[in-house]
Amino acid sequence: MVEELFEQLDFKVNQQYEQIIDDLLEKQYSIIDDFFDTEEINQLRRALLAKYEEDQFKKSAIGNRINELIEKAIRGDFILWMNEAEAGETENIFFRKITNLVYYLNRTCFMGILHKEFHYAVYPKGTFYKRHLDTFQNDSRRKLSIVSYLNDDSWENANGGELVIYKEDGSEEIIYPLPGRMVIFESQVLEHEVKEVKNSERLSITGWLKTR
Ligand SMILES: O=C(O)CCC(=O)C(=O)O
Ligand SMILES: [Fe+2]
Repeated sequence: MVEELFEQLDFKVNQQYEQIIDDLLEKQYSIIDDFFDTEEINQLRRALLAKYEEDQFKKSAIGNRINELIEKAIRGDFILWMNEAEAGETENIFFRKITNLVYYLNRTCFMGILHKEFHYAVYPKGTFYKRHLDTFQNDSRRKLSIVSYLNDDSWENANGGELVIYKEDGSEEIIYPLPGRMVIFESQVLEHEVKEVKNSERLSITGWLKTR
């Protein structure tokens, strides 16, 4: 019935997006395992690594002026903000998918997403990000957090770097950073943590969909 109505409105139901919406409503997060295919992940990973090797990444910082030692005890990743306006072909693979998702969320759920911001992230061996809420940082306009993992197929669970989502019922969801996997969750609600990377480098794109 709904599908027929959407067809009249020239709107295609997307099962993957519908799954995301159902999950968000039910548990405030969603894990999509094949959001990006292998070739897309390989391209995005190469783009990340090229910039990382050119030393474009900066040590992440929390808020503004907390001293460096404290910061290091909280998070150890290196990040590079992406500029959608200047995105090349590879980064556009990423932004096109996200833009489609935003369009769908706004159109079907009236989410009111107006802005997005994303950065590459590298967690070298030994680094982590302690339990936190993404909106505690500086931005109450953050509505949905999105993380996409760019590790290659040789990534093993023993490498660590799990994303742990602390659910409202007190239990935990442990998510391995597998290539192609995308995790989306309510920024203002769900505390989460990146466990220490035990081996290798953990690669990702993290960002936020924001209201005005
Ligand atoms: O990389 C992840 O799995 C989560 C990263 C994160 O929580 C953040 O950057 O705020
Ligand atoms: Fe976070």
